[in-house]
Amino acid sequence: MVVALRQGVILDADSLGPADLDLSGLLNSLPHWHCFDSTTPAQLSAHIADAEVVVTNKVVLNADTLRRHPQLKLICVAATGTNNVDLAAARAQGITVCNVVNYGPRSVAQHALMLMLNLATRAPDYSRSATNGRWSQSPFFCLLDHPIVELAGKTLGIVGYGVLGQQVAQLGSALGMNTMISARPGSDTVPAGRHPFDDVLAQADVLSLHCPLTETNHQLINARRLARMKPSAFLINCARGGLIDELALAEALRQGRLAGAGLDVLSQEPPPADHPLLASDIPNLIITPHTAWASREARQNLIDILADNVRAYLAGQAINQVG
Ligand SMILES: NC(=O)c1ccc[n+]([C@@H]2O[C@H](COP(=O)([O-])OP(=O)(O)OC[C@H]3O[C@@H](n4cnc5c(N)ncnc54)[C@H](O)[C@@H]3O)[C@@H](O)[C@H]2O)c1
Ligand SMILES: O=C(O)[C@H](O)CO
Repeated sequence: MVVALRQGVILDADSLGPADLDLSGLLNSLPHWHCFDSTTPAQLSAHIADAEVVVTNKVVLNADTLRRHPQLKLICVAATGTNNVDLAAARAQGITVCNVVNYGPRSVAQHALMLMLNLATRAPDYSRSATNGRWSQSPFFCLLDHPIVELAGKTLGIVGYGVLGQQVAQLGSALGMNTMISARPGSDTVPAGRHPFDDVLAQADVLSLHCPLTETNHQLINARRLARMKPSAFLINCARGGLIDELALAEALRQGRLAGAGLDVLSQEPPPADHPLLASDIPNLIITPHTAWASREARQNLIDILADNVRAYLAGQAINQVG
């Protein structure tokens, strides 16, 4: 059944980097769009007051907000991760929620690989030494201040073997890494081709997280699990910051109980200046500001799939539904 909707809002358009994108497909999908650069919690009610369709990248839509806006019909999350929307509340209210899957696997996987390579080669430290005068003072031709390891032959543990986990595993294999795919943590059964989560923790030289953040896996990587990892291992997180107990990770890195971490995501974004992982005394920690998804190619794909999501819903055949 065709659905006639007129009013849509985009709540945080600036977070999509719209300047270099073609938004016409999305903007033509409904008669009226109101495009807000950003939306604070205080502005949210006013911004969605007349909307039937809401596009949100990271603006939080909780149960209380949804309850106060019974006119909402469709929420399009402009991302794969949907942890900013109360899916159960949306379902109870009959609001359809769609996300965007498979828009940037190359972008995210190259980012995860970049983090691994930077940790293995200590490129950030050596680059700093090249420009801060330390190399010029070296008594010989190179510097050997930091240990360099080869990824080839090492074990790459993957937690979350969906679109991104598979793409990262493929790049790891191209480097000669042996892939170990984790079964769901806490699961009693281990599907063929998977390994118990605890075994992956203990055997991985690089552990890369690619599962969604849900209530059950909040702080999946906690102090106890960090202690099970090899002290020589690297932890990569391009999924969601809430998967890691960040205080425990900071301490494990400081105490040399983990060799390094590469994080694209933190539990609070943007992080406060005193976030525990932004301290300057943590060794071999690389943090990027949630940019893994953000190649131009991936962002354009994302906009095009968002438009498909709106059009499919209006045609009465919703796609990419979650929850
Ligand atoms: N940093 C970034 O820029 C960026 C970009 C895209 C996606 N992400 C994050 O990456 C996540 C994964 O994206 P995707 O495209 O691969 O999604 P996906 O849905 O294709 O894959 C997720 C996989 O995780 C599995 N899974 C679910 N819960 C699990 C658990 N508790 N333990 C282990 N596996 C579990 C699912 O079965 C699925 O196979 C997203 O949810 C999002 O949070 C981050
Ligand atoms: O979930 C996603 O798609 C990324 O985190 C970018 O928002």
